[in-house]
Amino acid sequence: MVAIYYYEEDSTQMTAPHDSGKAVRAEELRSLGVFYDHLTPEKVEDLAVERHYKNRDYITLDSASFPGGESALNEKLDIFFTEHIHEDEEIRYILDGEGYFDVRDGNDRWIRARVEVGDMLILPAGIYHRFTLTDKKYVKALRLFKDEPKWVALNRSEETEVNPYRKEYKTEFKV
Ligand SMILES: CSCCC(=O)/C(O)=C/O
Ligand SMILES: [Fe+2]
Repeated sequence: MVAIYYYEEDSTQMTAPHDSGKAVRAEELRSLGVFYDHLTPEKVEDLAVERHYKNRDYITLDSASFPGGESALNEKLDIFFTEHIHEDEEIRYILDGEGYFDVRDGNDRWIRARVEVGDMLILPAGIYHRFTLTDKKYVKALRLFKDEPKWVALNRSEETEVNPYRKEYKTEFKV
């Protein structure tokens, strides 16, 4: 089951919990446009239809099986953990293992959701976020895409500040 809390910056590695001890309620996440639920795979399918998702892929992040081995996995994790936005909404559903999604709140603080099997997050287009594994270093997830099954991340920069999807997100959620 998910744990949601404010992230605490410290000197531990990125797969550590970084738990500040300040819990965040799912309703607070909703005010940022982020939806969390614990669902069966069947319910995720219903949601995908309701929200007009057309494509999907499955991703496994695991040092034992990742193509190219541990160094390739670490490169991928560096990409996922670099703060970014997407220009489309994304659904992520955890099929096995666990991971951390971090999203920025309206004061630019990180909120961390520790997700495991059956947890689902919907992240709106334009929200700054990132992902990493826990110390177990293993996750299998279903990724749903509204259109093309491609993963394009725009790393936070002066350009993303004026990106139309970012601006729309800021207007809609008043952040
Ligand atoms: C467990 S899903 C992998 C990470 C990802 O797809 C994403 O969008 C991170 O921001
Ligand atoms: Fe992302």
